[in-house]
Amino acid sequence: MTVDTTSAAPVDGDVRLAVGTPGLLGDLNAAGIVAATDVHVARRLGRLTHESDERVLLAVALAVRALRGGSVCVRLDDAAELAALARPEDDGTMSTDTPEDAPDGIEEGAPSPWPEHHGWVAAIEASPLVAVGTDGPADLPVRWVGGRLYLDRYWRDELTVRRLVDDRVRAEPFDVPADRLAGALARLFPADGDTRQRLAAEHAARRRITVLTGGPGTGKTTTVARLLAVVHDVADQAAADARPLRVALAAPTGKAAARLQEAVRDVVGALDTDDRQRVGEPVATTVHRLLGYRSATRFRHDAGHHLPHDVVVVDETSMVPLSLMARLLEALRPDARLVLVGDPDQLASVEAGAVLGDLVQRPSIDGAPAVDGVRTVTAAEAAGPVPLAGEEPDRLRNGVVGLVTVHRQDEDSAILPLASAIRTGDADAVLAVLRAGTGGVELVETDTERLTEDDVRGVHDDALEAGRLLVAAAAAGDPAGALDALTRHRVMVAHRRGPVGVARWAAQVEAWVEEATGTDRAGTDGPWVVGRPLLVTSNDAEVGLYNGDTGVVVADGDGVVAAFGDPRDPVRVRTHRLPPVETVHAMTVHRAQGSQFRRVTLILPPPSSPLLTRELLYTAVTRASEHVRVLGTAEAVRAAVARPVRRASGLRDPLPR
Ligand SMILES: Nc1ncnc2c1ncn2[C@@H]1O[C@H](COP(=O)(O)OP(=O)(O)OP(=O)(O)O)[C@@H](O)[C@H]1O
Repeated sequence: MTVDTTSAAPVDGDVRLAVGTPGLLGDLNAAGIVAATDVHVARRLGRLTHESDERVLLAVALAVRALRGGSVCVRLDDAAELAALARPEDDGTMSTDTPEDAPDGIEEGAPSPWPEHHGWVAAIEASPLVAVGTDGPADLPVRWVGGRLYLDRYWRDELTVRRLVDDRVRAEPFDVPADRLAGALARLFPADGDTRQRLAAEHAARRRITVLTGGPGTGKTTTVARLLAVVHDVADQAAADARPLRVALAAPTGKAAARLQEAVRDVVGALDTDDRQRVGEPVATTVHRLLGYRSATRFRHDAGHHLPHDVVVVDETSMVPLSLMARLLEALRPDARLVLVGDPDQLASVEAGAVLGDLVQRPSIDGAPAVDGVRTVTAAEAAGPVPLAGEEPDRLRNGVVGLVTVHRQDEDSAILPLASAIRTGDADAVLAVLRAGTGGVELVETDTERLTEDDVRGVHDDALEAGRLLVAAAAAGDPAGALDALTRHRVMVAHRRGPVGVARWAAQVEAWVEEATGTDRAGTDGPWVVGRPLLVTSNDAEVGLYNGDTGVVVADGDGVVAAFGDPRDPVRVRTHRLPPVETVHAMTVHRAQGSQFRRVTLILPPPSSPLLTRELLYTAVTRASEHVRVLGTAEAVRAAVARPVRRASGLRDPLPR
């Protein structure tokens, strides 16, 4: 085995070293390929089950490592995945400034560090640590199915999601009055509108799961609001006790829930009186709050205590990890309608899983009723301006409807063309749109990651303008104005730490704003300086604030109060009641998911950063409603576009027999 242990690899005394670990695991730990924690978990499980085969323990350590990268399992039958695993992991620190310093654990062309494949698989299959196949014993810590190795908890969550989604797909369609449905669809989705939007509404009215996907501006929220009117119309009529439908709207973060509620209410407010009254004023909440959060793994609503709702709509589903999706599906009444909405091209959840992307990619599920079992679009409509094509009919059987027509009326904006070029992986087109510098898109092209004063002038000016407005509104005791100012400009980065990380950029923007406004957090004003932008970093159900919520400290009489939520209806919280918060002058793109800002500056890391992916660039760019500035090298832009995220999971494939 040839392993380069010189670069990102741990050195003696480093906590990343599993001290005293000999052999294969020790070598790969020293090379930075598996972390000390991975080795410790593998060894502990080995001791519990009397397994000492290094090859099995290595596979377990890789399954633990895979979770950190967002994979649900590790695929040992996939050469590309094994090649990727042979590189040392980046933990988000990105301690290197230049691509030349970037880690590469295995020398180019060196032999594989992995055990011989057949022997490796045989050792795993014979191991007392491993349950083999879908029928293997239920009480072992690790599961081997179809070339994939899972920690048991993730295997069970994946199986739960698969089973409950399949049950919903296969269930008999609801028996809704056909005339009523046709009337509602014609009224809310007129014939010259969008075929797929109508299809999604019809599907949601008749089936127990609908997966509604699309990029920005394709009308997902509009469709949700209007499909609620359709479902209310047909289901209230069909209900024997004529009880109004109970509808829940939810999103993974408080911010996304607030946006969903606002957008749905705007669309509903413009409907006819009858439809408006049927839908009422829906309230959106976080998925955690909907389920009744008790601890990371326990919720008030579960398989034994279902949610009361007839319809549950989840927005920004790309951010929902596998485990939360499993808990949500368990908590739903089997006869409820579930509508999952999102953009599978965005970054997936921080925790393991890429459920939305997996559901979209799954082949047709056995036993799913044929699409023409549902009264879908007429043949003429299907052949209309944008006919259903390719894999769409098959996906529709699984409940997936993808919106493709961009309806947002902003022809001068280059943001959506840029997003579309990123999504299709066309790096030349991405650079051409960025370099054209028109339509609210700008590239500050640098030669290296070391930025000059000229390079940062634009971000400095934007940050200052937003900061001044923020501080002025906060000082005037105007929570609405301050929350609105918070959405004017945001610096986004890929990494949490290091020279291109959040901490450094947050401090930089804070220093600019303090200098310009005379505020001083480090000085006499204490932590609750007026105008300080806040990011909540843990859930607090009692106060009603959740991880990812953003707010601002505003003047309130002689004291201060923290304001959160919708600028039109701010929530005020006394500072002593706040859960842990950070100052949020800059954030990771992951954190920014589910939010929109008028202006966005994305600071790119070096091209070698493993966090620099197509989804990261796409997500950052689509957070901007008016202007996006990308700051970095052309090479980094190309690297991002060329690197779609691969997250291992079994959900995309049929269950092996
Ligand atoms: N069928 C349609 N015909 C005409 N305009 C439409 C249609 N559907 C949506 N729109 C308009 O397109 C714009 C974008 O719609 P909407 O906000 O619902 O999209 P979205 O997919 O939810 O976007 P985002 O994810 O960026 O929030 C809105 O102005 C909406 O009124």
